Amino acid sequence: MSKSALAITAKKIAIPHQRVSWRDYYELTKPRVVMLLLLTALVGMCLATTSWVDPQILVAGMLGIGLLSSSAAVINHVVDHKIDSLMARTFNRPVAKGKISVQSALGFALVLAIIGFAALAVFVNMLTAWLTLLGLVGYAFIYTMYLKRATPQNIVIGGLAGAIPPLLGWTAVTGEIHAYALLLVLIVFTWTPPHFWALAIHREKDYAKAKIPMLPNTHGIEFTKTCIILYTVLMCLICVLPYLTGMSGGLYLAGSTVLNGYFLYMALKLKFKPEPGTAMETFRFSIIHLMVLFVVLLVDHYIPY
Ligand code: HEM
Ligand SMILES: CC(C)=CCC/C(C)=C/CC/C(C)=C/COP(=O)(O)OP(=O)(O)O
Repeated sequence: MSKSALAITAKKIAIPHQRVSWRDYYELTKPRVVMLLLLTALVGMCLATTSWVDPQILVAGMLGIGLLSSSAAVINHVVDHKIDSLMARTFNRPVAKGKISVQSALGFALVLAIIGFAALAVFVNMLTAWLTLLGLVGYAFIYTMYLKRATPQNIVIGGLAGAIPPLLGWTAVTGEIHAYALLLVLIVFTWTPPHFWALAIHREKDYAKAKIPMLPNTHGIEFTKTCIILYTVLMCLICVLPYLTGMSGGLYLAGSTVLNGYFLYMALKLKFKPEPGTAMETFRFSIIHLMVLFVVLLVDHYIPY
């Protein structure tokens, strides 16, 4: 047997003996994604009321939304473990690597989902509990199991699940669906395609290898860049609506204009004057953009300009 074949065999045999730590389970929950989802939910909660959010709703709501989102992320790791093992970005994930078994991960997801749903049902309200569960089903099952493998519009449709947390925050506080909450959902919904497609351009070869029909692979990189510009313009227009409808004030308008201006600049640069790192830069900025945008919404709410 050649040296390299021996090394590969040794690596495979070694996998079941790898030590599993709580960090591996933590990684399965996509913690940084869930943190940003929770920020958008928090903003939904705060904007739903002119007074302070009831501490019980705040704690149980954040816990329930966080745990159900984490559970969805764990299920995504299980469903995708074969394709994850084929891609450079994801091959090291705990289930893909065989460090955590499918059964253990599913057990973990079930525990998170039960506690999360119970927290919302008992301490918040049933509307929020069901809507959050719908988010889990949308992401873990409809997007991951079906859309992701079926159509290059996967992340546009599936993006609804990731966009729902501001509505969940809102319904947690008021018990009802309000047009303002849907406006916040719409912002995240139109932000998602530029966020993801920028990364998909950078990782085009990964997705081709795993035979996942992401837009850059099915329709080409130039077309994807044009779509990024179109969705960024749409997001910029939608971002004016909170000001025009009176939900948010001048501070928000100023902050969102700066953030959106830079996002649009990045999208145009990616299309017309790209450098080797521009796609990843756009992806990284998208995360800062959404985070700061929602912080600005919050600041504007408490310090009306
Ligand atoms: C269908 C919708 C979405 C898709 C397909 C998507 C896709 C991705 C991918 C592939 C990554 C890279 C993860 C990695 O580096 O391993 C990522 C990172 C990230 N996404 Fe998204 N995303 C979506 C929606 C969202 C939403 C709604 C949020 C939050 C509101 C979000 C927040 C983040 C954050 C914070 C990261 C960085 C994670 C890290 O550094 O560990 N994403 N996204
Ligand atoms: C209750 C609720 C609101 C649930 C769902 C929210 C949730 C966890 C959304 C995350 C969106 C996301 C990171 C998609 C990437 O999946 P991917 O499989 O395309 O990316 P990957 O290759 O990095 O796994």
